[in-house]
Amino acid sequence: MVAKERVCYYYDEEVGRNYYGPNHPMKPHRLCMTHNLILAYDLHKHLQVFRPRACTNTEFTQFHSEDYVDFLSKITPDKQQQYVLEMQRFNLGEDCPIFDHMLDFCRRYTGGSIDGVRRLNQGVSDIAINWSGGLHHAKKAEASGFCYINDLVLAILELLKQHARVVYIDIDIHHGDGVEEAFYMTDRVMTVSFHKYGDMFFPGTGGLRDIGINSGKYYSVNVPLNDGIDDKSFVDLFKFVMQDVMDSFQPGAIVLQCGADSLAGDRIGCFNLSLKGHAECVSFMKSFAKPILVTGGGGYTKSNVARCWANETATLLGKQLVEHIPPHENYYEYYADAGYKLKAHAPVWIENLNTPSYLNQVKEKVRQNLKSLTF
Ligand SMILES: CN1CC(C(=O)N[C@@H](CCCCCC(O)(O)c2ccon2)c2nc(-c3ccccc3F)c[nH]2)C1
Ligand SMILES: [Ca+2]
Ligand SMILES: [Zn+2]
Repeated sequence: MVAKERVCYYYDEEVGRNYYGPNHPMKPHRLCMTHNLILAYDLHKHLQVFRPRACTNTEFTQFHSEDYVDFLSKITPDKQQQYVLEMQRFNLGEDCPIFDHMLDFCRRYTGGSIDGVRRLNQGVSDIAINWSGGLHHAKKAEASGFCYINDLVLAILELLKQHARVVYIDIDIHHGDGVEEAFYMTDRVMTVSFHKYGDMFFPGTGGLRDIGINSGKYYSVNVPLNDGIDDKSFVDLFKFVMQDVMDSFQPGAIVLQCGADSLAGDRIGCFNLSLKGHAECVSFMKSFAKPILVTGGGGYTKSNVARCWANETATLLGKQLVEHIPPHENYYEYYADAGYKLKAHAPVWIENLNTPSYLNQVKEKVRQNLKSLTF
């Protein structure tokens, strides 16, 4: 009998009080909903649950610039008018607003990812889950795309103390530009992002020809996609690419960003994935039986985000959830939209603009690039 994986899980009771502001799509309350669904399905009994530590500025500056971290530490909503220049310099404002307790929010979501990989490095956990993390757009000295501190870069730097090679995988509908940029010139981290590309879709980077530079050439993999990709096309492509990546790069550890905005029915996404397809990617990466950090990311239809990440928590535990969501005190009514069912609700159907010939072209190009790997 193969021993069950030891799974640690980070959740901060106060995370839901963070509010990006009226009509901003990012709603940290989705994390409370995820946690309550995990409780409703009794999954916490199989997890080692931790409150994430508030990490320090010194930890932030292992990647971010001191100027940027200092500014994040002193800015508050009522002081914004006095710092118009810095707000622009650090790209703070509409997409990345300053809100109350923002820095504590950053300390906690980053602390969860760093402490998770520390447990993996110590060999006391096999799988670390931090749904509040995965903020992949944050740059060294700049906020971007709702992200302030890049917990993923900091977690990967921590894993590199223990492993020669780490693979980063990103199934958020947006390109994982912040993580790719941080490791674009090194052969010690392979970054793989699957994302919508074209039509000026944010952030606009991550083309098929963006493969890394200098020592990092061929160590960045980009899989640019069109609207409406469905489970069959995505999972088939994901397994093809990831099998090649794992065979040729042979990493010691994995970081998987599970942005849920690639699900059908997302408020700002345009793919057609179901819970099943999204979870199939998580299950596939689990099957390599390497130390793995799994994080959240985007996801803007709250009830579907909670369904997705509760379901993937079960997947990582090797468990299957029953279709009917167990009635529970908090937020149960949020799932009325699909008859209190686990199956996500997708109001509109988007045509799959990824033709078989396009997908084969992408597969061939990725395979060709990986053949050039030498390490
Ligand atoms: C000058 N600006 C650049 C332009 C832009 O289109 N930004 C993207 C940002 C999308 C960020 C996606 C974040 C993420 O899902 O990848 C994520 C979040 C955490 O981890 N990953 C965006 N902003 C919005 C938005 C912002 C405020 C209010 C309403 C909106 F729809 C939607 N999409 C506007
Ligand atoms: Ca992505
Ligand atoms: Zn996203």
